[in-house]
Amino acid sequence: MPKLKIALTKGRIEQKTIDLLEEIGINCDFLRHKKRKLVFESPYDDYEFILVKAVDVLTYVQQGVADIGIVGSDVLYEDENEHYEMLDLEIGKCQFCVASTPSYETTDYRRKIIATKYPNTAARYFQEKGEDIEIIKIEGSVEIAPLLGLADAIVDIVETGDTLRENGLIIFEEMMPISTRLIVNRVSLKRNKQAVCQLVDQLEAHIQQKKVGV
Ligand SMILES: Nc1ncnc2c1ncn2[C@@H]1O[C@H](COP(=O)(O)OP(=O)(O)OP(=O)(O)O)[C@@H](O)[C@H]1O
Ligand SMILES: O=P(O)(O)OC[C@H]1O[C@H](OP(=O)(O)OP(=O)(O)O)[C@H](O)[C@@H]1O
Repeated sequence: MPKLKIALTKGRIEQKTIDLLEEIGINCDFLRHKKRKLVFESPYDDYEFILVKAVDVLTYVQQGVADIGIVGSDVLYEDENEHYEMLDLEIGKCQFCVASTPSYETTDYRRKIIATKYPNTAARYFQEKGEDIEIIKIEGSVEIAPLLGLADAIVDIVETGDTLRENGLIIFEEMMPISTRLIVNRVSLKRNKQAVCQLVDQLEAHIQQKKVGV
């Protein structure tokens, strides 16, 4: 049997994902003590892990190179392809918000300029509200945009709210919650149904237990 290949998102949710896997008994010490390595075959279980950027998790799973992907719902929502999401891991929680300087007028119906790293998400949100907006795609430090007059407001991720506060911005609209999800390649699911479902069931039971405080 080939090992189940799992694509993990590098960075912010990496440690939380590893913690969760270890909590259900998957020894990930080789992931904790990695240096610059990015592919890891577990010496303990039938798993192989790759560590990549969030958007690349989608690509690896879509192409069937990885069987399973662990990625934020923000990235899934922004992507235009379909994904087969099996579980909400309930880590990496944050939310999408519309934020700006306190002088921003939500009720001013002129065409607003929105700066964001998430143009599809922002476009869909304002379209559903029936608001015509212009989007400027920014790659990071989005909070600067309304401060310097590049945009009227931003659509961005808010977790603690520190970045907004430190830049004198406030939340105007809470758009949707974000959390880390487990996605699966449909062909892999058919081919490795038992192994995929066993992992998903274990995670689901554990998340449920944590919720009720067992
Ligand atoms: N405060 C936060 N800011 C951004 N993402 C967060 C935050 N809290 C949790 N997340 C989740 O963590 C995931 C990974 O975020 P991270 O910043 O590590 O990668 P990234 O967005 O690809 O940034 P970079 O391009 O800087 O690597 C996001 O897709 C999101 O689901
Ligand atoms: O509410 P907070 O806890 O302050 O977190 C939110 C901030 O974190 C993210 O940025 P990130 O650190 O990924 O950097 P970036 O601006 O380069 O994307 C996000 O884009 C916000 O700027």
